[in-house]
Amino acid sequence: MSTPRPRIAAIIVAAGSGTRIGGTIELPKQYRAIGGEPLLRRTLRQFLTHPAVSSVTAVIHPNWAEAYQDAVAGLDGLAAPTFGGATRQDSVRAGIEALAGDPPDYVLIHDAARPFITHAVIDRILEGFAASDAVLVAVPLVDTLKKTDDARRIVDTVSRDRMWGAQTPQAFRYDLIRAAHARAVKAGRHDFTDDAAVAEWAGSTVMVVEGDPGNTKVTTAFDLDAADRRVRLEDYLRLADVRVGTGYDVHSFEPGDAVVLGNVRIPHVAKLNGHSDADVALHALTDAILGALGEGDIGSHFPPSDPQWRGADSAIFVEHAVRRVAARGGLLAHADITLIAEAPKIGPHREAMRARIAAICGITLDRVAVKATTNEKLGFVGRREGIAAIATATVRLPAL
Ligand SMILES: Nc1ccn([C@@H]2O[C@H](COP(=O)(O)OP(=O)(O)OP(=O)(O)O)[C@@H](O)[C@H]2O)c(=O)n1
Ligand SMILES: C[C@](O)(CO)[C@H](O)COP(=O)(O)O
Repeated sequence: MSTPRPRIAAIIVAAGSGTRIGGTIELPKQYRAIGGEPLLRRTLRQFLTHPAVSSVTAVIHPNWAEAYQDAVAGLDGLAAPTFGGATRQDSVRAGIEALAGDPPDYVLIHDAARPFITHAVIDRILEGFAASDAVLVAVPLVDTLKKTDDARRIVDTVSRDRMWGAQTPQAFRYDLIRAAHARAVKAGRHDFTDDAAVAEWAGSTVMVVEGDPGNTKVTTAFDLDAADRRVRLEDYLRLADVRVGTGYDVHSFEPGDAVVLGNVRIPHVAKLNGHSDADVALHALTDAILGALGEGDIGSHFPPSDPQWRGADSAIFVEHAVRRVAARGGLLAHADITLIAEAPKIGPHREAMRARIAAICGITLDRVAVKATTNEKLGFVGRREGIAAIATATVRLPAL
């Protein structure tokens, strides 16, 4: 019989208020965006996607419960959050106690403010359990260390030999760290800045495994800005396979009183004839996105013979194409649609269309263009027999 795999819980402490970031705290740093995504969400995802981690619990401040729900919307597998305390030490303890009803074998305690934690570092911690019940990641100090008096006069140069900068995760056998935190509180000790120190104080031997200089903590406004730029640059370099797709669609008029273009209903003297809502703009865009992916066209994904698409809101076609982009690990960078119509006038509805398309695609408004032209009374469009649309979509996919 094989031994069961140890149950490893992750506690992500996110109950701080981020005072060192400076300015007025409209939103604590863990809920601020880096690379367009809340910092905390990124941190949590690193643990949620690690195959050895069996549960992930965030410790939050009750004042920011709503921000937390927004930040984690759609993340699968998270345990219910628990409320933290006045200090990091109190928050960690709250997280540990929240697991007491169904105790894990080991616990990884991590700062929400360290969003660059990698699976490789988590793996090194887990390997460390073979040698010790208490493991922390740390990086060897590279700068010369100076100690000063209160007037900032150097009083000592401290050898950096065997000196380490402690990071998180800090990982322990669950019962060991639970008992150590409980003892610390009982002894009136509330001054520990990390959990290794709590375990050391309680008499445990804590082992260091090599951390990652990139596993930095976002503490100051400079750090937050640097983290944002780092994520954006990483995404930019990762998504270096840039594709441009085109799409074209046309629908004829039939008796009616409104057309749907760019997901906006526009009163008109006729409607567009089609199996779905006949939104030529969104159909052309769907084809442009699928074209960039090299994944067929709207008809191959949504056969017109299928009755379920009769009268359908064409937003679902675009959403499907955007999901295909996400499934390939990429993003939609830009969508540009030209409507070719003698009437109705598109100008008054352009901004509404851009807003709808941006929302449907999950991209910002500045990444969506809607343009229009008449066909100078030439051809079927010129004879007001229908409306045509041309779309271009730029898609970025992982290069490797
Ligand atoms: N009462 C507290 C204080 C801190 N933390 C968490 O502990 C981690 C490390 O703390 P730090 O970077 O110092 O965060 P803040 O306390 O929020 O920042 P500051 O010290 O600048 O106020 C952060 O993820 C923070 O949210 C916590 O859960 N509960
Ligand atoms: C735990 C820690 O990340 C180790 O470096 C750090 O001590 C937490 O930050 P704080 O500023 O001490 O709360």
